[in-house]
Formats: sequence, C-alpha cells, structure tokens
Amino acid sequence: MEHILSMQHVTKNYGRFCLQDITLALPKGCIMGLIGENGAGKTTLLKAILGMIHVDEGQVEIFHSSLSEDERNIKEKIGTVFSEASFPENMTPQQMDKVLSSIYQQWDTTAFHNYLKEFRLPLDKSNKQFSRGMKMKLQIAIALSHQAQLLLLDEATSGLDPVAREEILDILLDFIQDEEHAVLISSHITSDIEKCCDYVTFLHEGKMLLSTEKDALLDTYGIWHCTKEELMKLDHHDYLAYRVNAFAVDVLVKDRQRVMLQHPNAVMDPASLEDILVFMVKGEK
Ligand SMILES: Nc1ncnc2c1ncn2[C@@H]1O[C@H](COP(=O)(O)OP(=O)(O)OP(=O)(O)O)[C@@H](O)[C@H]1O
Repeated sequence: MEHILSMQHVTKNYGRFCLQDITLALPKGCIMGLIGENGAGKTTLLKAILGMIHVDEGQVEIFHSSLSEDERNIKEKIGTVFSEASFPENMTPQQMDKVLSSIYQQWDTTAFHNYLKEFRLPLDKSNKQFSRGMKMKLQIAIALSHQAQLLLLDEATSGLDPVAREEILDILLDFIQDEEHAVLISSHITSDIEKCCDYVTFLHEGKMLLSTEKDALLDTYGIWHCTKEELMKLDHHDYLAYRVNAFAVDVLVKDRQRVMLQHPNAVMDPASLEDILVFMVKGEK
C-alpha cells in the first residue's frame, strides 16, 4: 500500500515531556486514529508533522517529500483542524471565503458554501457569535474546501453533539473513498475512532505503544477475568497490562483465542479501544 504520510523515529524533547521515537505510516485511502490520555503527546505529534515545532530527531515525509523540500505545495494539500485554532473574532465566513481564496491556490468557494449550508453555519455572523461546536465545524469546512489530500484533525469532533459528530465521521469516510486521500485524527472519543478508523495509534506519556490495524486489534485483544495464580502462569509476551480488583484480576491479553484454547473455561470479553487505553494508562505491566 502506498503511504501518504510517514514518520521515522521522530523525537521532540520539551524537558519535562518527550515525544519519543515515533515511527508510523499512514496508507492512502485510510483513516488513522490517534488515541492517548491528556498530555500523551497527540497535539505535539500533529505539530511535528506540520513543521509547527522543530523536532530533535527523525524524519517526516508527506507525499514522499519532507516539508522543507516543498513547504508551500505540501501545505496546500493538507487540511488541518486544531482545537485551539482561532480566527479573527470580527470576521464572518463570507469574509473568510475571500481571504482564504487568496491564500489557497485551489480554494473552492462553491464547496465551502455547500459545507456551510450542510453544517448550518450562517455566512454573515462574526466568529465571536459562534459556539465552540460551530467554530469546529467552520474549521472542518475550511479543511475540506481547498482540495486537500491529507487531513490532520486534532480533537475535531470534541465539542460537537452526537448528530454533528456522526455527520463529520460520514464526511471523513466519504473523503477517503477515492483511495488517494487519508486522514489522521486524534480524539478522546474512542467510539468515534472505533467507528471510522482503519488504523489506530496509541500514545502514552510521549511513547507510541501500538500502531496497527484497528480490526486486527479488536478481533484479537481481549480482557481475561482470571485469578492471580492464572495470571502468574501467563507468559509475559501474551499480555500488555492487568488490573487487580477485589475478587479477580482483569488481564488485557493480545490473543484471546489462544488463551481460550489454553483455558477452555476462561471468562473472556473482547477489548474495546477504550479498554485498551485504560489498561495501558492505568494497568500494571
Ligand atoms: N511548547 C511547549 N513547551 C513545553 N512543553 C510543552 C509545550 N507544548 C506541549 N508541551 C507538553 O507536552 C506534553 C504533551 O502535550 P500535548 O498537547 O501534545 O498532549 P495531548 O495528548 O494533545 O493532550 P490533550 O489530550 O490534553 O490535548 C504536555 O505535558 C505539555 O505540557
């Protein structure tokens, strides 16, 4: 599969926090979800891709080039949404349309107006009159209106109601249909990631714990409710973390079928992305 984005051993050290040795690849026609607790390094990773911060080590390639080779053209083809992004308070979408058409060579006014309509955003209200959700939708409309091939979305669905979130996820799924586009989206809402992503990347305290196909993960990982004695006998390579409760131990195992074969009476549940995140952050290793 051809990649639209790749990161090789990217490291950014802030002193107290370090994004460490990130290596991942996003194929064309795919959506990758970035999952991690608050402060895990999701925004830092997205900023490193966009060259918004200087990385200490490693390489980022977008469309097979590094940003420094052809920054203007590469950025033209990337649509971004950041939770803290702010537009001039007194500007209306109508005015932004004009400004953006002079910034992006491929700005598509018709598409922008269609998205504004679809998202029920007024053309003539200033940004300061927009709610948080409306501002987020406005950013998404902009990201989708300049023929971008890659979308980098930081918490793009947070602050949106469930109907609007569903709308955005459908648009993202449409966006990748032609197999030439791709999306990297960070979210705390693991159910959104579960719904739309082909790949998931887990970050924890700046380290990448996993980057793999979502379906493979959901098909194989499980939570085994067992005794301490059973856990002691389990090979270290077969599980990622465990949590002890009053009556039993819950273990996040990598291959639930394998454990079931060894323990036919095992009480096993499939693991959701949320389970995996919670075990990785709070579980004992
Ligand atoms: N400019 C900076 N200087 C120093 N530390 C920084 C800087 N920017 C971010 N950090 C630190 O990097 C760490 C990761 O922050 P980041 O915003 O990437 O996390 P996140 O996973 O996006 O979190 P959240 O889910 O809360 O948005 C945090 O500890 C933060 O304090």
